[in-house]
Amino acid sequence: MTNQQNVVVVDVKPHGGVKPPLSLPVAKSFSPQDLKLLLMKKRFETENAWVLDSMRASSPTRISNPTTTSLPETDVKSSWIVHHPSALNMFEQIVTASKGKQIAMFLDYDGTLSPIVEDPDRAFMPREMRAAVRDVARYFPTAILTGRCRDKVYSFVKLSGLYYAGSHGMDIKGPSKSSKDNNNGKQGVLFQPASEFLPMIDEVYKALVEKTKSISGAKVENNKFCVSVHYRCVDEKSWATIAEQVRSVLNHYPKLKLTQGRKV
Ligand SMILES: O=P(O)(O)OC[C@H]1O[C@H](O[C@H]2O[C@H](CO)[C@@H](O)[C@H](O)[C@H]2O)[C@H](O)[C@@H](O)[C@@H]1O
Repeated sequence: MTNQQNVVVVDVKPHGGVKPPLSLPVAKSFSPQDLKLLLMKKRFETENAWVLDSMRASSPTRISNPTTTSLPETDVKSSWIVHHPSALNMFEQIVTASKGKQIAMFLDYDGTLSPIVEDPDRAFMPREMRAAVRDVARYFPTAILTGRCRDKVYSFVKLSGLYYAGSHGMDIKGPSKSSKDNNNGKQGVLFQPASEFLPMIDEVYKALVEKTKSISGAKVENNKFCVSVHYRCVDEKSWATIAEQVRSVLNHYPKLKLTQGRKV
């Protein structure tokens, strides 16, 4: 007697019908180990289906390869705009609604103040945009909110009179009282509630670099209180693999949360 229990799996059609046998009846026997692997694979495919869908949809304002999508880029853009109307088209209403109120400006960085580019280290802010932000900050308290490391976004924006909220708000600093364009954005940290996690996040960063190094085009960015794994330059065929690699690292860190952005 053996403790190996064989399981018979019949090949089933997607909508529930059993495939008619073509030559021999389709039947396979699996050891418990095989079955466990099969179930893990199935679970991975199910869990990753939504991840892959959202990975595909994660860059609404840009399509790197229009031939792989059924909608022309202009249609995708206009359908996105229907759900995200420009504030400029409602300027009068905004002005009316803000009468007697304190206005504050909250600005995203990537894709808002800078164009989306393939290399995150080269997402430079155009000079005209910097001048516009400087003007706005003269009139209203102005904050830049970003998933980036605060120092990194400061090195792009280079305006000292602003609030900077880096690492998705885990690292916030306001302008110092004697705010001039020479304080490097480094004084007076106001809010860093997750400092105790820094060693853990550094460990995760290293593990992700190691894990994804075989995937061409993958890039891991250390954003101090969070880590970004970029797949903008990764072949779509490898997206499931990179998603699984990230998940496998994060499984060891239940206190950390996995979220998605634009091709990150
Ligand atoms: O601040 P968010 O708008 O939430 O974006 C967070 C990510 O921004 C950066 O990545 C994005 O811009 C890159 C440069 O254009 C682009 O290559 C990437 O595909 C975009 O997701 C930043 O590099 C990431 O670390 C942030 O997570």
